[in-house]
Amino acid sequence: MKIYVAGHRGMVGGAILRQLQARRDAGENLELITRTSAELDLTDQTAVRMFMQAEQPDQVILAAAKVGGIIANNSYPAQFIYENLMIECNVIHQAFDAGVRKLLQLGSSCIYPKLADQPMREDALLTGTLEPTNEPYAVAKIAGIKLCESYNRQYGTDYRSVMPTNLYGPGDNFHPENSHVLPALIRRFHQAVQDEVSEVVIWGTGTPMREFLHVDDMAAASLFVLGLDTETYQRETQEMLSHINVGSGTDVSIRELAEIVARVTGYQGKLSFDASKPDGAPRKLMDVSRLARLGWTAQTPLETGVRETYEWFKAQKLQDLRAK
Ligand SMILES: NC(=O)C1=CN([C@@H]2O[C@H](COP(=O)(O)OP(=O)(O)OC[C@H]3O[C@@H](n4cnc5c(N)ncnc54)[C@H](OP(=O)(O)O)[C@@H]3O)[C@@H](O)[C@H]2O)C=CC1
Ligand SMILES: C[C@H]1O[C@H](OP(=O)(O)OP(=O)(O)OC[C@H]2O[C@@H](n3cnc4c(=O)[nH]c(N)nc43)[C@H](O)[C@@H]2O)[C@@H](O)[C@@H](O)C1=O
Repeated sequence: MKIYVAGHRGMVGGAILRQLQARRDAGENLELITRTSAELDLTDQTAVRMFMQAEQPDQVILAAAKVGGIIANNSYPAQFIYENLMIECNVIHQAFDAGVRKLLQLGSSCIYPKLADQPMREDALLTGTLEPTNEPYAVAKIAGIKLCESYNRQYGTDYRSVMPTNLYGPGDNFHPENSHVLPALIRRFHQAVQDEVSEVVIWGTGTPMREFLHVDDMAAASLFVLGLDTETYQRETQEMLSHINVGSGTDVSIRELAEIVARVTGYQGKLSFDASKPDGAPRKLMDVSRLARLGWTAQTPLETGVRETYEWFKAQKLQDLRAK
């Protein structure tokens, strides 16, 4: 079985690759193919076509995307819609042309309307207006679902989509402005402890609710969904509703999240909130009953996952310092 993992240097693609490598090392007959973006720019149609025709993988896992937090999405909307649409169109269409029958692509919980009923079920898709801070990214992600559905309908392929909630873990992006909230707070609280600062600023009001899933859980869920037999997947997803939510099933407010990160990093100062920064969607909790019915639930409690991620972050910082 020859599998192409697109985006293997990213947080999720990296975790998926590690789990596939472990299966291969345990004796499963797997050939794993990867390319960095420098080796293969997935927005380049000709390059993707040549790659797919040359490699002819049996399966494709699409975890490559332009990804970022609320400010990155809001600041670079053209890049978020263009790059994600191009990556999806090129990878999905060229995989199809090269004879790939089975593919899994990753979407996002932001595909659902800003004010969707909570928890958000798969059939909330396209029932209302999107959250403006990430609408371009969400439109691209919705297009990815519809691409898979359309190829399945017209050509009988088996292309599947998983919709992750907010993810975190080893390999995350800790950029101070462009990252998601959890890595941003880990970095900011860590720095505050180092510098003995008595106040940490958190963006927005602290009231938005978010659900967080550890990346190893996400990787396991992705491989679980890819591994389901076609009959089971189609029975559960029904025609025209091909995507499956992936989440932990519980959420916390951003204030509660900040309190967890403060505990984990040992920060004891004051928390303050900068309401001039956007809150984004008021709440984004996934309904994960479809995945649970199929037999998969998340394993990592949030605080345990944050502790592990913080250890990874510190080890990484040490490594970076040593490399300088
Ligand atoms: N992180 C999160 O909280 C969430 C993520 N998701 C989705 O999960 C998937 C994985 O996200 P995540 O792992 O966090 O993202 P990362 O930013 O960690 O990784 C994305 C990867 O995509 C690759 N990539 C980006 N652009 C190109 C390109 N033009 N050509 C080739 N490769 C490219 C990069 O490769 P390279 O390193 O070689 O440059 C990078 O390693 C995405 O689809 C994302 O939308 C969904 C919900 C939440
Ligand atoms: C996964 C998902 O991620 C994005 O949506 P989001 O959930 O709004 O993502 P976020 O993690 O950046 O913010 C969550 C909340 O947290 C608050 N917040 C506080 N302090 C910081 C902070 O320091 N950094 C960030 N980024 N947010 C902060 C922030 O104001 C917001 O209320 C999408 O654009 C899209 O990419 C997508 O699919």
